[in-house]
Amino acid sequence: MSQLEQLRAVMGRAGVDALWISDAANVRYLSGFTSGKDGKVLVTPQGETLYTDARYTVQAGQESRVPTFIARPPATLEHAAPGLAGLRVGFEAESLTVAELEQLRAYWPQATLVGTAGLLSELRMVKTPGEVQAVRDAQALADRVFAQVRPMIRAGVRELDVALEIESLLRRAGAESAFEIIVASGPRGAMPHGVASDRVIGDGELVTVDMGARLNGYNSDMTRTVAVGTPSPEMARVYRAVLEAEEAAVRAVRPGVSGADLDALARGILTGHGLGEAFAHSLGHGVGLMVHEGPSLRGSSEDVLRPGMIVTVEPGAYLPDVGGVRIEDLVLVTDDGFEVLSRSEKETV
Ligand SMILES: CSCC[C@H](N)C(=O)N1CCC[C@H]1C(=O)O
Repeated sequence: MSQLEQLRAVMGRAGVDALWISDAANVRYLSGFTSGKDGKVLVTPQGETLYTDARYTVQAGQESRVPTFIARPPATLEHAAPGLAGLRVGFEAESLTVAELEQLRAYWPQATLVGTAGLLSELRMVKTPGEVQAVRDAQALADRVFAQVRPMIRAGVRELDVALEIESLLRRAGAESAFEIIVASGPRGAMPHGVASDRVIGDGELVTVDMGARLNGYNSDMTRTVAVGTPSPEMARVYRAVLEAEEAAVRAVRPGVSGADLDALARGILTGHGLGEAFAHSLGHGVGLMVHEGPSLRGSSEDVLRPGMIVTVEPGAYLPDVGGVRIEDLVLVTDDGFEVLSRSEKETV
């Protein structure tokens, strides 16, 4: 089934006849148009239309898999109105402003507008073979860049110079950083989102580097914690505990296992090492057009893994004023288990 056919099935279950898609990643997913933030897609019983404006006439002509109508709002809404009379029209409640909703109400008075959530996220969780290849390519680039940068992570170097080098290598390769690069050394390692600062890395410290490439619209995500010199016995113990939890959770990835079970597995191992409280976030998340998307690997998640999903497995332990460790792999769920897409070496501490 094509993505659009699957979406129509999901729309049927949600009780909507048509869907106005405003989320940029969803617009790209359905149409192939890469400037999704300047486009909308309308799916109706008659067909699909990409709406964008004249700045994108050529680009949309080259990229879009669905027929395109070039106009700015409200002409777009006027164009769509006749086909929507009497229909239940879904809109994406999480990506439409109140002002935009009022505009839909004003221009589509004969439609019944219905807020929807997560219809496309559900589909996007399972990647097509083309999407898997795109994430694979992004991760392979991130691995190459990490290997190039690894030798410069040493005492006397500023965190932000490490981040700048990563960013610059990604850009020269035609990609960009998927998110603000995390380089957290020594006590800064206790911050799960410790983006690179002007701190100078010291001898005997652990340094957490969390980086991703965005290539052709698709993201990767990987973390390595590296040792500069010899870390303290306490941090070496924490490192080994996190590595044990990470490897066990990766090995447990397979179709049918739930995100909650994987989170519990890793958390249980860290708790056994007295680090349960120090694991201050969820185990992982899906990765694709967005760095953070479904499925969710957290205690409260109801998501169950299926072949074609790509998830991060990233336990961590954070000790305020002392330091932290996170180790993260990007993992593809296969028909009978898993494949680790991130290949960068892990430290033996
Ligand atoms: C700001 S993007 C962060 C990417 C990172 N790999 C990541 O997803 N996390 C780091 C800490 C936990 C997890 C998160 O939920 O943000």
